[in-house]
Amino acid sequence: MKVKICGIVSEEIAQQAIVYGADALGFVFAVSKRRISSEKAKEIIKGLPSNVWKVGVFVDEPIESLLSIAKEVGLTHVQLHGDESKAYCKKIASRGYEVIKAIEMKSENDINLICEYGDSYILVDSPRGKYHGGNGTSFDWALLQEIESKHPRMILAGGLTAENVKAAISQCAPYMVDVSSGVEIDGKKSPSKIKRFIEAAN
Ligand SMILES: O=C(O)c1ccccc1NCC(=O)[C@H](O)[C@H](O)COP(=O)(O)O
Repeated sequence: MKVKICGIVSEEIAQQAIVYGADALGFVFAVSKRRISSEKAKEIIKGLPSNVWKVGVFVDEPIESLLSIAKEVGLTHVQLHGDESKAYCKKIASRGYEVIKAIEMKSENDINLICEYGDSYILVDSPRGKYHGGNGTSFDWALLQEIESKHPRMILAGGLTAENVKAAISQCAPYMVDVSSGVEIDGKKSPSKIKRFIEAAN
């Protein structure tokens, strides 16, 4: 199973996550307790292998500003957690970045939204809390049981941990799983939790 570790703010943790087998690392440029500066993200990203996804996380960022950050720091993927339209996503994709559109799973109706953003990767996440993501809360995975055939590029997020990720994967067969809070201790990424999470996902 592919794994994305989100909310990276240190080079040491980024490198450890890669050693443990992470396929994608997320850098939050939106309002967040995990927000990273462009300078720091650039420094971390330049030391990463080329096959690892370098994902920038944004919330309703003006397009030109997002493109400028993406180019400056060397992102490969752009994850959108606001109310970005399909036209917005298309514009980002036309500039050479893979788009990951986050969808808040509140009810079965949100499944239709997942189908609408057919060209992008879809990150299904819990409803917004204090922040637009990274709140450590899960949702009813049963809502996703319909989706696999409709959206093969679904990334599952929201309150995942080493303890629940196996059950989550078996319920909805995602393309990738994403975690942030579940691999932290006192708000800081924990190498041993990252290792356990990746082992459990696999
Ligand atoms: O992580 C944040 O602080 C954040 C803030 C604003 C928008 C998105 C954010 N994170 C996006 C992610 O990809 C998280 O990994 C995802 O929401 C799951 O988080 P968690 O439930 O803490 O595992």
